[in-house]
Amino acid sequence: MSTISFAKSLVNPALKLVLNQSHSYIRCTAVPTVTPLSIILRRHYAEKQVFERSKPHCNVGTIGHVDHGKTTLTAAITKVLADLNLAQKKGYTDIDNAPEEKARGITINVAHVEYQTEQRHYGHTDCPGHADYIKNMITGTAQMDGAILVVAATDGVMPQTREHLLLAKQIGIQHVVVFINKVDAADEEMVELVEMEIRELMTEMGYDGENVPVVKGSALCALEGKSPDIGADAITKLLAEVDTFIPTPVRELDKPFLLPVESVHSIPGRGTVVTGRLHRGVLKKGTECEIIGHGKVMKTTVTGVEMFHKTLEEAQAGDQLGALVRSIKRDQIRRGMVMAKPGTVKAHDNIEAAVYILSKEEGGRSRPFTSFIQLQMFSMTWDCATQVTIPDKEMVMPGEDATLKLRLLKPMVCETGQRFTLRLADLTLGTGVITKINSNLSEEDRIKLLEGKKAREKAAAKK
Ligand SMILES: Nc1nc2c(ncn2[C@@H]2O[C@H](COP(=O)(O)OP(=O)(O)OP(=O)(O)O)[C@@H](O)[C@H]2O)c(=O)[nH]1
Ligand SMILES: [Mg+2]
Repeated sequence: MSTISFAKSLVNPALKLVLNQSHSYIRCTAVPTVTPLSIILRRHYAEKQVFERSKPHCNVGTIGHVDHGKTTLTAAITKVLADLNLAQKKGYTDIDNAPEEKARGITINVAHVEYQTEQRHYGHTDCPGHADYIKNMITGTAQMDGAILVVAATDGVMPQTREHLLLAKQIGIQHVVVFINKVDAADEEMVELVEMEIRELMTEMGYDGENVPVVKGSALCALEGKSPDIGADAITKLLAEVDTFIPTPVRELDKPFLLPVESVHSIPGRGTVVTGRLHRGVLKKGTECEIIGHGKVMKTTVTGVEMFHKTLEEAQAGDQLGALVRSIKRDQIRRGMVMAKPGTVKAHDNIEAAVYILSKEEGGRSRPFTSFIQLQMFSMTWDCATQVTIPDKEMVMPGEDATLKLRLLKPMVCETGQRFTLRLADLTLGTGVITKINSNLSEEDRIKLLEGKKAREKAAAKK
């Protein structure tokens, strides 16, 4: 094999097996020295190891008050794991100068760091500022299966510690591991007090505060390779807790199937075909299903699954497919309905959500809004007129986040953790995540809601 093709083979893994074993030394054209092949290969595999995907994957992130050491901890984790050849070391500034990302028109500064332990492969999110954390958690730019709450021993619980933890709980992050940082700068008594304070806060927020893992250490010492007992060893302890306490998420494929309906066709001689992208699970011919939404619930059976006009045995999450359904007419199904395993989803019209309202620069509107504004809510393939109330403040300003109560004019399929956008005419007002499902509106409430809508429409027509 020539030097050039060998060099290529290092870049292209498909070629690496073509390596001619008789070449125990390689002469590089760029650097006129002889490098032993074993060294080249060792370097090559050390680099490759980081990107291996054979281990289960889990997404985590650091959360916590400003300056408590989230970025230092992220850098320290990569350093400790890089020493074991399980990560590429990322410096503090590599992480803190994260490029901007756009999600639904919202700009978020977010660093995605990658590393692995012996057990798992991790994607790790760190944001440079409070606003970025809030936006990231609401829009799910990098969804977290679990979080590492960083609290500085020198400060204890601070306002953003509470705020991030509350939001984590609301959006369904069930597992949080605590890292008490900066123990190098606080005395033992202080560290103990802070631990008690955090356990209490966790309980107050609905977590199991008594049993939550709390690791104490110093991210800065770990990063600088000092005092291993509170430095590198504490990071290793933290990672062991993350490995065991945060469960590997259930793969989308293993969940009950759900297909948001995009369109419906009638094929002569075959019947009704529903198309859409399979959101989760697998779908096979013969599967029983429910079609829900726009005020209807229908039961049927899938009699065939097709992709690109070819029949297939089963479609998997992520596939764009067509599903033939038994004994249902085309006009009984509409875009926005959801086809799912019977009993797994329901339509709701009374929900609560954490919402981020876009600033004018992000494409939102320039004015705040108050309770009883009517917006159009978009989620999966449905959209529905929705009345908004703000339970804990007068108004919501552009660029702010808020808890909102949403009353849909028609029950549509909703689940906690489901993301959506709110629009007013052709403007995206905000984006959010469903945090709570309340019992459906009574008939009386629904009539009031519809009457309110009619009255507003009349007033608008008069104007
Ligand atoms: N003494 C001490 N200082 C630390 C430790 N960890 C971080 N710091 C310092 O605390 C300051 C803030 O650390 P960061 O990692 O930037 O904190 P952060 O939580 O990412 O801050 P924001 O992203 O601005 O919210 C820096 O000056 C760090 O050097 C530690 O273990 N001990
Ligand atoms: Mg930071």
